[in-house]
Amino acid sequence: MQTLTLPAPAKLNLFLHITGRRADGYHLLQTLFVFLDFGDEITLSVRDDRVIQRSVGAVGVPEAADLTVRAARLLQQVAGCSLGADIQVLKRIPMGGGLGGGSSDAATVLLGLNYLWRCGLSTDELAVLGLRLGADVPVFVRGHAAWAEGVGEQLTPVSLPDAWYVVIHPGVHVPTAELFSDSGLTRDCPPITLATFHAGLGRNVFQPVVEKRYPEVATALRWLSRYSNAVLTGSGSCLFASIESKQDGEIILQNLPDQWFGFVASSVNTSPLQRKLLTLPALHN
Ligand SMILES: C[C@](O)(CO)[C@H](O)COP(=O)(O)OP(=O)(O)OC[C@H]1O[C@@H](n2ccc(N)nc2=O)[C@H](O)[C@@H]1O
Ligand SMILES: Nc1ncnc2c1ncn2[C@@H]1O[C@H](COP(=O)(O)OP(=O)(O)OP(=O)(O)O)[C@@H](O)[C@H]1O
Repeated sequence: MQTLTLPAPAKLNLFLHITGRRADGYHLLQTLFVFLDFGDEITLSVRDDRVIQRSVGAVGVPEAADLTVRAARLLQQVAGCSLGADIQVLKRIPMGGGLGGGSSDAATVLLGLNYLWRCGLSTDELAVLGLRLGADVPVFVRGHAAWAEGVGEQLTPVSLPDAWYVVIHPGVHVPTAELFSDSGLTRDCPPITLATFHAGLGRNVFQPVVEKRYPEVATALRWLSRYSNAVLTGSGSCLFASIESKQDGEIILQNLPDQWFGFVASSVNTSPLQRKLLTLPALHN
């Protein structure tokens, strides 16, 4: 099989605390990642001339900076692969929204090309490679809902009940690096456990900072809070709220102001990418 279309799901951070900082400036986090059954779609076609090119991609992201292209080049180099790839990215996940779109796209390319190119790298090796592309990439490589520590790479798989969420993008692009450098950010959260999270402890420390910097996010938070408890994912700008049913979410979206984008999705413990990979036949050299 020389062409493969694979999902690249979005993630939510159900809470996000910063517990400290590493010597290199990166922040130590505690967070809970779940995947959504909503995401981008990536089509990979093998080339026999070593060339890696993106024929369709995210608007405004230059080809060389695209995390899909960077992931493919990194794998090609590390695995010493003489094949190339044509990459098509169908974007659905809003960019700069805290839904991890770029990271998920990168993980899908790493796993997809590891399969198509028959590189034979293990999941552990791919997660290490992924971390070189971004702190959020390893969870998408491993593909299981997880309690995360470190910079997000120390992952303990968890199984949570599937839940419906309404997700709102308030039309604002929040640059992650800028938020991590905000002096108002709480960086000394006492460590918590999954049990204390379930007992109601846990918030997103970026939320007050993002609300202050981006009034549109604050307005959207107030709007969504009318229906259910609204929370920021990642470093924003997207907000989510847990709802009882898909239909409840669709009713909320009927009232969504025109300038915002929203969707309803279910959380899943196993990423749609993992589920798809498990159905593929083994390829032999
Ligand atoms: C906010 C989260 O989305 C939560 O899942 C992630 O921590 C961010 O992960 P990401 O987008 O993959 O972030 P990266 O591309 O690795 O880092 C972007 C920038 O954010 C800052 N950064 C990121 C992660 C982290 N634990 N500490 C940081 O200080 C660094 O300045 C870095 O240069
Ligand atoms: N394939 C890609 N898809 C989206 N963004 C990409 C991609 N490749 C590179 N980028 C760059 O990454 C930036 C962040 O995009 P992304 O959608 O991953 O943000 P995010 O969801 O806030 O990420 P996170 O939750 O990991 O902080 C974009 O503004 C864009 O410049």
